[in-house]
Amino acid sequence: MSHELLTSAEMGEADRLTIAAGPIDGIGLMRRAGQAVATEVLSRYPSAAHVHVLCGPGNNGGDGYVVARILAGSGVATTVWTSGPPRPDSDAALAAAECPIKPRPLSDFDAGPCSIVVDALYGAGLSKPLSGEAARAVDLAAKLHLPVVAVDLPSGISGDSGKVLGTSFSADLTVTFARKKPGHLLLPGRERCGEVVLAGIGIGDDVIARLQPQTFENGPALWSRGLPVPAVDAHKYKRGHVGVFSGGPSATGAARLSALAAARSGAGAVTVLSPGNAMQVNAAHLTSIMLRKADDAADIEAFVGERRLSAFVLGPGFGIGEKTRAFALVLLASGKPAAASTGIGGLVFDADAITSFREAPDILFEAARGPGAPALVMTPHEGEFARLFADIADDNVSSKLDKARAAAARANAVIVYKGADTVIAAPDGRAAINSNGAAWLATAGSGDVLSGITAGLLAQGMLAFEAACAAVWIHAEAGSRFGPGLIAEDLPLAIVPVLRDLVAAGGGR
Ligand SMILES: NC(=O)C1=CN([C@@H]2O[C@H](COP(=O)(O)OP(=O)(O)OC[C@H]3O[C@@H](n4cnc5c(N)ncnc54)[C@H](O)[C@@H]3O)[C@@H](O)[C@H]2O)[C@@H](O)CC1
Ligand SMILES: [K+]
Repeated sequence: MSHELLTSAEMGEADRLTIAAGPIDGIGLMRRAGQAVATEVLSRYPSAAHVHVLCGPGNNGGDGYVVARILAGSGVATTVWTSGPPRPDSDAALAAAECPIKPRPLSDFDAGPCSIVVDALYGAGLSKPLSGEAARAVDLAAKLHLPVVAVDLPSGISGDSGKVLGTSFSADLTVTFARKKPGHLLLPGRERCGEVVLAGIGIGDDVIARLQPQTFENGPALWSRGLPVPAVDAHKYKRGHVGVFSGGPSATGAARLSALAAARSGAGAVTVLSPGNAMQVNAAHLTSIMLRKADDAADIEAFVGERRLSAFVLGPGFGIGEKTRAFALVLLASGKPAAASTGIGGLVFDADAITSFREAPDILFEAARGPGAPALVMTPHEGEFARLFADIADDNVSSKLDKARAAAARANAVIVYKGADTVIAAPDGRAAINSNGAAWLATAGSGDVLSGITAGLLAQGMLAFEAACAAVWIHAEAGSRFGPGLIAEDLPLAIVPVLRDLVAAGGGR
């Protein structure tokens, strides 16, 4: 398992526990870290004329001295530029003492053609914006188009938030240790890291497990065991039933996209719940998807009462206002405990269902905490997120990860905070960052499909956090594989090969 992400505090603790348990000591970890970086530099840049290793005053710089020593020992022309000597008696001071190259001041840093930079200025200990000679080095490396290999993180990127503090290197390659950090996946950090290589330095899985990390890189390792695969005795209602609410006669497409996606993701039956005046429009476009009138709360209650329903999608194309709020509250009040086989396994509120509560979000949050309320997944993009969680959105210090977590706790819902670095957060504190998306997914109706996949998985009994994570990854994977020309209509079918591969790889067992 290496899908956990570690904060800088957790990484420091992992180092500490490893050193305390022995036999590896601090300089031992540092030598392994530096060796891993040097190996990447040698194999990827065999014809570099000169390697410039920039070393900061902390342990990140210590890794740099190890890199410089190994490169010089391999016959590579190497210069060390330092922003200040390591603290006496530190591991970095030991590494510097082992390095045969006399460091030059970073303020004099310059480089000729065919050079590369190893950035070992600051890593997990970055505590303030880059300035002065470090900022000048960043500018010069960019101006000279020098390839940059970052040690742990590009200097200037916060490992916890992915934010740029002042300025930062834009690396071609980042070599990090033991586990990735949130800043490798959150934007803009992800873009500045280039390719991220994870190197083992002797920190055991048992040490990581003791830390009980709550943040993960989203991927099949996180949820594939819960992926629904039909049992031998499956019939359509055992495979879950999804109800998708349609908008009025001129806004029905979003619900149908969601419904198709729910069906493709394996729900045994899907019903579009349509206003009476949009029945004809919907009927003209549906085949395997069923259709039923739902004009008011009584219609919903009747439907819930007579069907083995499992999940609902409310929001796409539905319209903003009182009716939306009423439907949302009826759904939240009508659930039985998620574990009951005839109850509602989960609700997905997107788009207009989110925006409808902008004036009174607490009513929604309270309902989501009601006894027996079904599990709720909400899928806001940035604008919708700010409507429901204005104060959280306005906080300029918190990361997207912090914000999604805070919102999930407040709303008692799984929050899928969408974007190029979608964060999925659960009320219990778990969170995952998604990174397999592609810009092709930024197309009208794409979010409706995501809601449908999520509901399809919920209806088949997947737990809310896992279902949301799986839906986000499957949706992104389908879009990335499809590539140019993608429109939302393509997505429900495009998830099929992704699901096939997941099942073939043993998902669901
Ligand atoms: N034993 C360990 O703890 C290991 C640590 N490792 C390396 O150690 C790094 C973390 O080391 P540290 O905690 O020493 O932190 P860093 O080396 O990232 O930086 C800490 C030092 O830089 C100063 N500083 C931070 N931001 C600055 C800025 N913008 N301008 C000027 N000075 C600034 C701090 O005051 C402090 O002196 C990791 O990123 C990793 O590369 C690896 O060697 C593996 C083992
Ligand atoms: K660095």
